[in-house]
Amino acid sequence: MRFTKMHGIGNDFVVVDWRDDVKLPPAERIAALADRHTGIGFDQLLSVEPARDPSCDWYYGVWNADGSPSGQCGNGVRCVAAWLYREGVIARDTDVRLESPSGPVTVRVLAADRVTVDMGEPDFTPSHLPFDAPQEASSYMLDVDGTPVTIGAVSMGNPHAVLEVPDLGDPHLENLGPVVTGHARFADGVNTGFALRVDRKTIRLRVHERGSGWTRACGTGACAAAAVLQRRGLVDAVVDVSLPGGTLTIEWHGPGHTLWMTGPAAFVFEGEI
Ligand SMILES: N[C@@H](CCC[C@H](N)C(=O)O)C(=O)O
Repeated sequence: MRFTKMHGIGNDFVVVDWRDDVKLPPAERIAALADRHTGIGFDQLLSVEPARDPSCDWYYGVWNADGSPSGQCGNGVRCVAAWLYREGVIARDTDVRLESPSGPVTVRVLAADRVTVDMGEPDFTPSHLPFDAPQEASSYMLDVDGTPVTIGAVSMGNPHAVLEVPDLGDPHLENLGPVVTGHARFADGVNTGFALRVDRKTIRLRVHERGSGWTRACGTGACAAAAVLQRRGLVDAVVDVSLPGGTLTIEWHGPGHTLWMTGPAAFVFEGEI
């Protein structure tokens, strides 16, 4: 299998070209390839495939390091766009519709290493995550081993819980991340973001990802944190979200508008396994 190793602010990927033939390995094989000691090592496997939706140019698939599929990957879609640009099949400064497992997104390659993406409108409907809650709200109380924890919940094509915290270095977060990610009220699991609001234009964020654990960055996590805090009126429409691996700019003008994410995409090496 030939592959391209890429990353988006430290969230790392193996990108495979399945435009001619889809060769999906079983989940155990994906997990073996993701192993950082005995495989290639990656947070997500991304495939590039022919689009199923005729309104889109290409489809991309997303699998976590444990082999589980996901509906979306924010850092990944920028890498897929940069990969397609390097292949010469999409142009710069041009809107291109790509099909993710959760539906179409629009990408625009700004430079060989920088991409902006229309990620669609944040979806706060609990059943769409799915999240077990009687009605939509900007905050929910989650019982975590007898302790109430306040979360926001939103889908960016994949499910996110966002917790506002005063200290990203709090050692309790190491345990809280995996516990929220596997909480029974999220039937399919959830990506858990810990957000520290620095000011109206800046959020600092750490994400424990469903299926991949703590990552250096999560693009949809950055979108989710900005959307949840914006909905509570705490940040501006344009906000920089800083993760351990780097910074993304998120722009969302509220309900009825789609959300834009802008950031880098980097090539690391080509390989064959
Ligand atoms: N790292 C990604 C998200 C990947 C999928 C996620 N772990 C899930 O299971 O939904 C991003 O940049 O958005």
